[in-house]
Amino acid sequence: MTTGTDPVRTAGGASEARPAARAGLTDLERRAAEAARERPYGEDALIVCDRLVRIFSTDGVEVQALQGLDLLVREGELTALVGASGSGKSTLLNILAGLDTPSAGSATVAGYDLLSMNAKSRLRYRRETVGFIWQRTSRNLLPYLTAAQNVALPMRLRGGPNGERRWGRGRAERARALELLDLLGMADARDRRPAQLSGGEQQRVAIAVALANNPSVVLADEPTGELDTATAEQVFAALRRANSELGTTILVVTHDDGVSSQVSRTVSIRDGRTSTETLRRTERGEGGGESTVSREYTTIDRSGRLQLPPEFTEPLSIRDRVLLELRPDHIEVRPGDEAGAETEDEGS
Ligand SMILES: Nc1ncnc2c1ncn2[C@@H]1O[C@H](COP(=O)(O)OP(=O)(O)OP(=O)(O)O)[C@@H](O)[C@H]1O
Repeated sequence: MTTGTDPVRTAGGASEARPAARAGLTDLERRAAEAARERPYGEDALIVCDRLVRIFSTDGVEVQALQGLDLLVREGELTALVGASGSGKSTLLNILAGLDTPSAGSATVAGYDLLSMNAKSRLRYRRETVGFIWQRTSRNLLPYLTAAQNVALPMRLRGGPNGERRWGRGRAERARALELLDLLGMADARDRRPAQLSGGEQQRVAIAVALANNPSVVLADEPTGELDTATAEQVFAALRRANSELGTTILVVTHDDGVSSQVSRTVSIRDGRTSTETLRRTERGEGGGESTVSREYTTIDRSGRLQLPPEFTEPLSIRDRVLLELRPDHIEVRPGDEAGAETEDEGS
């Protein structure tokens, strides 16, 4: 039995609250239920992943790369997705890129349902709605084209409203290519081929290529994986610039934990599910000075599941089960096998 003077509702549903406190809890529950009814999941988000599952079967062995992953990304956000090797980052990105389809769950990006797209809308989605930056610089740029020609190419391939080739637009395309290169600090490199650029410069040109058709979302898979720290920071600065100047929503996958100092939102994936989220924002102090505050949150999925980090569970020897207690403004999580719990119950 739980002791103490606060009103408590245990996870099993037994309520020991005094009438006034109980009314408060009932009111909280009613308001939460109303809020859940009123707002469909992810209605204001540009990327919505709802209980996404991806199972790979090779040689009779099944691997659950995504195990019911929920993720919302709102328009205009610059989000980093971090996680250990094998946590499912690339699997998720391939689904969002329209290169792979999930085994179950749902995924929508800018109104495109990624599970039910036909070949025609998939092509359109990949040409107009998403832009990509891959880890291997050679995958992003054609070696025989200059930087400006590489950026202009997606505009040429996009064609007219019905996919037809649009001739005579070369000048407008080149002007936009130069504008984008300028925005990313690469104007001087316009007439150079990839082999004449450093790895970091190639990735900045790749960002311009990804932005060429003014996509709603840019997806980047380890864009700084082959770069040293200083060069990686320049690439992140270019991504931030594209995000703030053009308002493009950007999702970057990386295994580098240090990325949370480069972006305002970092979501971490563990075992095919989102586990924690770090939000970083700039606050102005009373003296007018600015400071950066970052806070880590544990994510809670659509079914109410959350992952307790080992740094919290190990010192308390938490395993198998826990006791949950609902307080008016928080939930308590306590070891489920605490010594004496049964004796206390029996004596009450
Ligand atoms: N095509 C595939 N066939 C079989 N298993 C796969 C396939 N692709 C990924 N997996 C498995 O799914 C899990 C998640 O892989 P994924 O590549 O998404 O992880 P990741 O977080 O991107 O890792 P890394 O940082 O090493 O790229 C891994 O166990 C991987 O072995």
